[in-house]
Formats: sequence, C-alpha cells, structure tokens
Amino acid sequence: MTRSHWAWGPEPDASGLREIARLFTEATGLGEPTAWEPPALFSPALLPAPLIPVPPLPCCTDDPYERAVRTYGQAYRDLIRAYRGDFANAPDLVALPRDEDEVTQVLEWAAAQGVPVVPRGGGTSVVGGVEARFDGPSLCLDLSRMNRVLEVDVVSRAALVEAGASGPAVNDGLPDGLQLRFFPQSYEFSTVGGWIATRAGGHFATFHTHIDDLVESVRAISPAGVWESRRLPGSGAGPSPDRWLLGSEGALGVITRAWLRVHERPTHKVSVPVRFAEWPAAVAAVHDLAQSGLYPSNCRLLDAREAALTSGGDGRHAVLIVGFESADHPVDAWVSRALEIVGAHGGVAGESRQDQAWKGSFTRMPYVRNAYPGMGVLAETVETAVTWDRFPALHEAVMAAMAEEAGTATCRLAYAYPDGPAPYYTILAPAVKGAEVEQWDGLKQRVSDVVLRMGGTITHHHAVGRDHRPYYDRQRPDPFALALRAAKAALDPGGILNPGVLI
Ligand SMILES: Cc1cc2nc3c(=O)[nH]c(=O)nc-3n(C[C@H](O)[C@H](O)[C@H](O)COP(=O)(O)OP(=O)(O)OC[C@H]3O[C@@H](n4cnc5c(N)ncnc54)[C@H](O)[C@@H]3O)c2cc1C
Repeated sequence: MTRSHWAWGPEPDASGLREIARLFTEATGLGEPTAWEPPALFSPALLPAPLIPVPPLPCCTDDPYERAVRTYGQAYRDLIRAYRGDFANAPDLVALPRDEDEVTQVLEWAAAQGVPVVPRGGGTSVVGGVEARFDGPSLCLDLSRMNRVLEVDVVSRAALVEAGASGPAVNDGLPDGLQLRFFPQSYEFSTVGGWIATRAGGHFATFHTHIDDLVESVRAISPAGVWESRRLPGSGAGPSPDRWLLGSEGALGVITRAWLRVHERPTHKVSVPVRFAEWPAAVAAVHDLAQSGLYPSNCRLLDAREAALTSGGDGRHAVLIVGFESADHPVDAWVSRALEIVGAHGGVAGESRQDQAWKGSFTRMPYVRNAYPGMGVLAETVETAVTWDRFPALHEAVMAAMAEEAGTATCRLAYAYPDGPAPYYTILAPAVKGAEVEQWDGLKQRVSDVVLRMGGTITHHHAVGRDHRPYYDRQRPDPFALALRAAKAALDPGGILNPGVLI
C-alpha cells in the first residue's frame, strides 16, 4: 500500500471523503461540505531542496515523495499542513534499514557528519515527535522494514519482535492461538518501537494499560553502543534499563527489537453497555468498579455527546462499556458482580455482546479524521490522568477551557485505575481558515495549562514530543531533568538523536 502524502492510510477517494463530511455535518452541525477544499496534489516542487547529499549507504534516499510522507505525524496540526502541501520541515534524507547493521551504519555516518536523526515507526505521533522542527539538515530513520517476529517462546509466552512491526504484523507473525493483547486505536500503522518509545496505551482499560506491562526486554542501538536488557519476568536489580527506554522518544537510542509478553487469544468475551442519566453517577460507578479488584478488560465511559457521536448513543445518556475476557474461564461471574456495582449508581445494563462491536467504530475513527481539513473542522484531543479526588475539578476546568473554542467538546474515561481515571477529551470546532496551526497551538496551550494546574499529567499515553515539551519541563522534578540530561550526554554525546524532545 502506498500511503497518502497527507492522510491516514492510502490516498482517500474524494467522494468517500465528501460523504463522511456530509454525515459528520449532519451529526454535529459542524463543517461546510458545500465549501469543500481539496487537498494539495503532491509535487516534488512542494519540498525544499535537500541540504545534504545522499550518503553512500544503500538504505538512504532523498526521493521527494519518501521525504514528504515522513515529514509529519498525525496530529491535526500535521494533517492540515500536509493537506495544504506545506512540507517545509521535510527531512533531507530518509533511511530505510533492513537490519541492525544498517541502523549502526546510519548512526555512525550521522554522528560523523553531525546530522540529527529522527527515529520513526509508523509516524502516528500526535505530539510532534517525528517532525524535524529545527534548523539545519535532518535524517528520518524509518524502521518500518524491520518488521518481523523473530522468535516465539511458547513456554514463557513471549515473542521477540523487530521494532518496525505494526500491530497486524506482530499478530500475523505469532502462532495460532497467541496474540499480543495490545490494541491502540492506531494499531493498523503504529509500531512496536513507537509504542515503547512513547509508552503507548492499548485497549485494556485497567491493569495492563501501557505497553510497559507487556515488555520483557528491549534492545536499542545508541551512538554509545548496544543496550540490551536481560529477559526476566520481573527484577529488583536497581533502576530498570527497560524503564529508561520506555518513553525515550528516540532521544536515547534506536529501539531495534523487543521481547513482548503475549497471551492466549481469549475465548470467553462479554461486553455490556450500561446507560446512565447523570455523568457524576457514571463516574462514581467507574470509581467503584476500578477499586473492586475485578479489573475489567474494558471499562470505558463515554459522556452523552461522545456516545452519540461514536457509538450510536441517544445524546442524553452517558454510556459505560464494561467488558471481560479470558482464554481460561467463563467471565459471567465477573460480569454479574460488575453490573451490581454499577447498578448501585443507577446504571442500566443493555444487552450483553460477545463481539465487542464498539471496536468497529474505534478502528474506523482514524479514517474519519481525513475529512476534517477539507470540511474546515479543527480537531484536538487532550488526554491526561489524575487522582479521583481531583478529577471532578479537573474535568470542569478542562471542559470550560475547551468551551472557549466554539464547537463541541466531549469526554471519555479511557482508562480507570484504583486511584484515578485517565480522561480523554476531544474538541471539534470550526477551523479558522489559514490560521489553523495558530488556533490549534492556542487551544493546546490553554488546555495544557489547565491540566497541569489541576494536578493532571501532560500526557497519559500520547507522549511528550515537541508539542507537550514546555509542559513536561514544568511537570518533571529538576534533579530528574539533570539525570536525564546526563544520560542523554552519555548515550548520545553528539546530541544527534531526535533533538528537541524530552530534554
Ligand atoms: C488516530 C490515532 C489514534 C491513536 N491511538 C492511540 C492509542 O490508542 N494509544 C496510544 O498510546 N497512542 C495512540 N495514538 C498515538 C500514536 O499512535 C502512539 O504514540 C504510537 O505509539 C506511535 O507509534 P509509531 O510507531 O507511529 O511511532 P512514531 O509516530 O513513528 O514515533 C513516535 C515517537 O517514537 C520515536 N520512535 C519511533 N520508533 C522508534 C524506535 N524504533 N526507536 C526509538 N524511537 C522510536 C519517534 O522518534 C517519536 O519520538 C494515536 C494516534 C492516532 C493518529
């Protein structure tokens, strides 16, 4: 598949996009499909001339299309610039290594030349993690050709996977019956290396929420050498080397492979939608469920507006999806107890489902976003986590900050921990034509300030990148910043790895 120079997936069909725009306008009242703006056609002339010649390495190219499709991630801020044909920050070179030797060669060349390297997996970052937003030349090190499952340890239930493998590539490479139970919404294109580098969040709403929980060991190449941790089910031997690479965002080394914990494919799955007339009652139900020790695989609460937009809700009720799964035992007893808990808060259970149909709209959503630039709709998502005691005040303040942008703001609790939820906010608003990036930046600043002030984290699973960097600097302890800076200097003395993220 040839990926579009601007969209999620292949180049979308224009009439399909117009149809999405029409349905979306009907549902939200936003957008102007009659004033449809088509995307800029790709032309090599859209790209600045490369600042450096192609090195004598077979995996490197300066082909304009290869550079264009690797200019941005997938935030709305990125989407709108690519849609308009703005590739000012395109990497000068793209490297597509097939193995670790080629990764090492590229890093050695880049270190010798002092050329910054931006590691890239699926390019689905929504925080400016893969954009060379700095002066001078840059090289995009794209791991997508290193995409195999290399080994499976059926006894310990773990698999050694190359970093450039996408979600489908990992699961297609595993023996029948085993799966990596990790399904972020970007599953189709995001990669193992990207998940580890960003501490991505999967579909489990409780318990194994982050990729961290599924990582057994990691191997990375930095300018200072190869970093590989021992395969262990757990260890108390000092600070964990894996923890240094989890969330390293390409700044400390290039992750090349990892042992990941895999699971038996569940055979018992039940999912029940529960309706609530009042949001606070629904939140209280999630609180109690999160503290019950039942650890449902799904515990996703959608406010009434979000339920109406994404899951066929009636617009008046919040909807909690409660799901359990197991490869070992029927889950009915867990479901019954969970429904008792949420029923005590007024939750009314709908028909239970085996198929988890909500997943259909979850995975289609990225394609819907393709219609936003053409129809003049700006979109932004804000995700955080906060303790239960602070959640009501944070929620009120974030919704108020979002309401300053005319449009529609929604919330879902995407993850639920015993000590707090991870709320995920979406805003869709009329875009200010020609000033969308400034509009998005203003919104990001307003809401991020509120999130930090109200005790939340700047990100629960989308990572820091360049867009969250000012807020991450405020959130982390100063001595930790010193330690991180020293680690970066030791591993990457020339400072070539993804400059501008983290430190
Ligand atoms: C529609 C949509 C839905 C999304 N849903 C989710 C979701 O459900 N959960 C979630 O957590 N996130 C989600 N995201 C965000 C994004 O998919 C994640 O951050 C994902 O982990 C990025 O993986 P990637 O392979 O695309 O990495 P990229 O975007 O290519 O890179 C992200 C960062 O990781 C670094 N990096 C990538 N590969 C390597 C490597 N091999 N070695 C070192 N550094 C590397 C890059 O330098 C960059 O800093 C979503 C994004 C979109 C657009």
